[in-house]
Amino acid sequence: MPLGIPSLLLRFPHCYFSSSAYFKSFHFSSRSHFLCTGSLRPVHLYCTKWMFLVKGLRRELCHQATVDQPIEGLSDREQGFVDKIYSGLIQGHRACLAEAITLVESTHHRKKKVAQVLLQKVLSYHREQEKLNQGKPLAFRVGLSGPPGAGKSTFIECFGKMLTERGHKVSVLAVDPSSSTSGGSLLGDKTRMTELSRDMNAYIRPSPTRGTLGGVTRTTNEAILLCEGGGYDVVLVETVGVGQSEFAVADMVDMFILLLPPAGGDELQGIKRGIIEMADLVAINKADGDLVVPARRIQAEYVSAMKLLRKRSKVWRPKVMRISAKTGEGISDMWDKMTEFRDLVLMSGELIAKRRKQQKVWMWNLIQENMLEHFRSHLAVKDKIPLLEEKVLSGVFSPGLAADLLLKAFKDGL
Ligand SMILES: Nc1nc2c(ncn2[C@@H]2O[C@H](COP(=O)(O)OP(=O)(O)OP(=O)(O)O)[C@@H](O)[C@H]2O)c(=O)[nH]1
Repeated sequence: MPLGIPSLLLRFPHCYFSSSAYFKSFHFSSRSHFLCTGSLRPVHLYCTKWMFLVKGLRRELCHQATVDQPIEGLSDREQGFVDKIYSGLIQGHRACLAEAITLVESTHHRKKKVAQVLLQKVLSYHREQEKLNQGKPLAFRVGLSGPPGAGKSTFIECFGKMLTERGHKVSVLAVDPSSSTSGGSLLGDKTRMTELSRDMNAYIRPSPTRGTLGGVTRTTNEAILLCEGGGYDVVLVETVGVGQSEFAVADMVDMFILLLPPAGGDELQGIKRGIIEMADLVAINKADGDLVVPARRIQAEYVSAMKLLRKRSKVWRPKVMRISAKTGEGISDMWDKMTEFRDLVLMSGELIAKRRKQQKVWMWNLIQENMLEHFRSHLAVKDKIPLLEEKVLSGVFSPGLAADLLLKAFKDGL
């Protein structure tokens, strides 16, 4: 049984009833429609057809939960565990935060339920704290992306230390879905950010080394909430900017930063144009020694290129800065720019609006991912998929016809 669907569908019944209209706007407006599968498959082709899948699933799951009680009861042992982790977490114990993140990363059916109970508790704690904070967010969520070798770990080490010295609590979550195919976590390498990882006011967590981008995205979103519950006021989400993960990260954070080396065209081929469009700030790193001149040139190139981009905010124009993570030059100025950004978008209301939109995107991403998983593994279609894929590949069936046949088989099998 896919996790999250019972509680999500039953807690948000209006989403089911209004989802037809929503899907229309969703698949045209959101780039995230392809994130969960980690491929560019045009999910919107299927979106309207998901309606009856939702309906079937909803019927199937109705007996398990109610709107008032969205999550099934836990055993006393499980409840005791949740209470213990929760109180340790909000008191700022790193071990409890680590345990809580491990719990939300679990793919075990029962643990996923326990994780949802914990998250609900953390969410209500959040709401209370935000109320006390006059409605302002508790933490600044920052996405950091850049190609391999741009200097991300050197930057985070330097930047993180500067922040902890100024009294901030910093957590770093590394999203690395590429490791799900390579088997090892590139970003989770223990040798990275050694000094910061010893700092008691910092917490560094690599993404799980297995799973789809959708899965990693879900757990990262939940890990952000947990870090905030643990009192971390700056949450950095790091990703390698050569895949789809940076798009997913941009949908989780308040500010998205692109870190680039002072290199031109060919060396940055892996960087997609789309990711530059998402950046609120571009930092050209390694602006030291012999690299100052190329860094200036690249900065000028990006300044002109970014003038041509569509304006995404009424109060902020993306900035391009030069920094050196090695010498620390420009890092403090960069933080000043970041806080300027945060204050402006907060005062204008853009930040809250963005977060609300992200919550919705997140929910639909979860539904999409779970539905696809449910669909693919359903007995009525499982065996037919390879056959129909083959027919599409050989040109015997059109993709539309094959999709219709599979969806019909699924519907009949519900
Ligand atoms: N000159 C100079 N070198 C730097 C700077 N920042 C990082 N480097 C060097 O660039 C290389 C790559 O730095 P990393 O911090 O490992 O880069 P990364 O982006 O984390 O790389 P991946 O771990 O491969 O994703 C290292 O040799 C660093 O010493 C800088 O500001 N100036």
